[in-house]
Amino acid sequence: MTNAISIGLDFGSDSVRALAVDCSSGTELATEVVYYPRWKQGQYCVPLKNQFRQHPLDFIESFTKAIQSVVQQLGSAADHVISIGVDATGSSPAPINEKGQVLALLPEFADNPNAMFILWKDHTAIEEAEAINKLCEQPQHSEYLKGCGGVYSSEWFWSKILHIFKQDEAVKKAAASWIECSDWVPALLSGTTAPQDIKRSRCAAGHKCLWNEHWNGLPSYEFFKDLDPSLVEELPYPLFTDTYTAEVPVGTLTAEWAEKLGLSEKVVIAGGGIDSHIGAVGAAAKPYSLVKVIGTSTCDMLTAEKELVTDRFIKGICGQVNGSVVPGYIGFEAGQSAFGDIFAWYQRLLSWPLQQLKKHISDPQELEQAEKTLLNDLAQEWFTHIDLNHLPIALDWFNGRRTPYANQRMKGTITGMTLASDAPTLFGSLVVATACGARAIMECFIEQDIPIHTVMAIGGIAKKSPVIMQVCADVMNRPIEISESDQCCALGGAIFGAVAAGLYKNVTEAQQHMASPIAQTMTPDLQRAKEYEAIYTQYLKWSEICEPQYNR
Ligand SMILES: Nc1ncnc2c1ncn2[C@@H]1O[C@H](COP(=O)(O)OP(=O)(O)O)[C@@H](O)[C@H]1O
Ligand SMILES: O=C(CO)[C@@H](O)[C@@H](O)COP(=O)(O)O
Repeated sequence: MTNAISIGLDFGSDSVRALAVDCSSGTELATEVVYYPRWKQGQYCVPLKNQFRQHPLDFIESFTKAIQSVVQQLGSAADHVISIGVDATGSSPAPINEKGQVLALLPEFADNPNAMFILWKDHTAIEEAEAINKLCEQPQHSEYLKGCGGVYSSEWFWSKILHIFKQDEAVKKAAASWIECSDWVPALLSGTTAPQDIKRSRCAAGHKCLWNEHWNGLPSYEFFKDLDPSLVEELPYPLFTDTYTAEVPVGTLTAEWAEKLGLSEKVVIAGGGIDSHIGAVGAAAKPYSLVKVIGTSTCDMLTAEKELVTDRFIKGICGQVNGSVVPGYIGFEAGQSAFGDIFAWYQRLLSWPLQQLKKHISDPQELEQAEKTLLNDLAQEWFTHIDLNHLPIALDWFNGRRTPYANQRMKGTITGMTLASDAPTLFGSLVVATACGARAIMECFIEQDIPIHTVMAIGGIAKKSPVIMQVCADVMNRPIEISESDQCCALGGAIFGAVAAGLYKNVTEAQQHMASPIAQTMTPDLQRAKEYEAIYTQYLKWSEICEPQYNR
């Protein structure tokens, strides 16, 4: 007999992943990955300006293909699909009209990057984030930053809206509201996109939009008016009031989507959530497990009991919200703005001569293969001849700093190079820098009496690079548990779907049946851990020295 099936839909930075999961056993039955076509060609992005925009059609076309493929793989078992749970990157908001259409779906805005989703890593709104932080220095607005570690980021909702309002009068006039990608997809699938119908997720609203129970929702009317009057003149105030945890259903599949996807109209659509939060649930996170989602960037998720947190706000992290990861617990988020992106940068740098060579040879296949294995080859070469006494010290702020104490003006630094610093050594110094950044996050929690009992890792790099994971274990001096599933975020989406459909009474119960087991635990090497203590001290010293240089 076929068991109930839940589909998790995970919108990453480059691709969307659909995963069909058996709700009784957690067995992954079918999966598909589809890369966003316009994004892949670099459309609407200007990396030099840190502008990264994503067209809504990229998402619609890609998730349609991904689900259709999963449904096809399931065959007749597709009749047993009971739910879809969605997660996406965040804060990745877009402007919508009064029907809930993202403006870039209208002919007059079709090629306007300001009318699209502004991807989390778009840092065009640095000045606007600074304006928000400055405004919060005023006593009447001072509490609003408490829930986000004390600093509002240019990666987040209001910074981005304010930036577009300043840049683009037409978008400002046409936008009836703004929506996070993780809220928009469930709304689209369930036909609830009109601003008054949208069920905003606790997760995105709390971590990115300054929504908090402590001040009964969004900041005051005066806050937005003081920030920029157009925020209350052009948009309704408040933009929304209520928020919902992701196990609360937003509706069922519309007839149109049911037909297009080959699923029943009875399929329940769970509330959306941010990828890393939902991923922590997929990884079977328990209270005080630090779940590191390690990919392009890192998100570090932690849950704690309300009784332990009491009325404290933890400083220097990216956010703290009641119910954002697991309903009933305080969810914390921290992270690094670049992790895998730093290795991708180094790969591009070293591949430049290969690219030139490719133009002059008839069969570039071997070179392409060399490029593909470059990162693991560098890692292996460095680790085989590891020499921590002669390691250049690097800072991992290549895309700004998220945690501790967000500051997107920070930049990457490499110090202490000599004529002996070869390519594997420099790669090693970047790996150690990212591991030191990871340790700084852990220390930030512990120093403020939020204990960390276990460290877990999910995401692309957790599975793809044993060397990087070993270095993290050594530098953090903690065992790191690596989840078996390659798709913890989509799996978490499927778990929320199963609860939304009423199959389980809560997330914890659903996790017991469906969450990923641990594949492997990386144990710290005691000798190296000792040597890394000294390196971590140097990392902190260089952080102190460099910060004022970039802070202008
Ligand atoms: N073997 C590797 N060593 C180091 N970095 C890697 C390796 N494989 C992939 N990466 C980096 O990991 C990132 C992709 O992570 P992944 O979790 O798969 O995607 P996403 O972050 O989009 O969800 C890219 O930045 C890539 O450069
Ligand atoms: O910033 C957040 C969450 O706050 C993530 O959505 C963002 O880091 C997504 O990164 P990945 O592409 O999954 O590495």
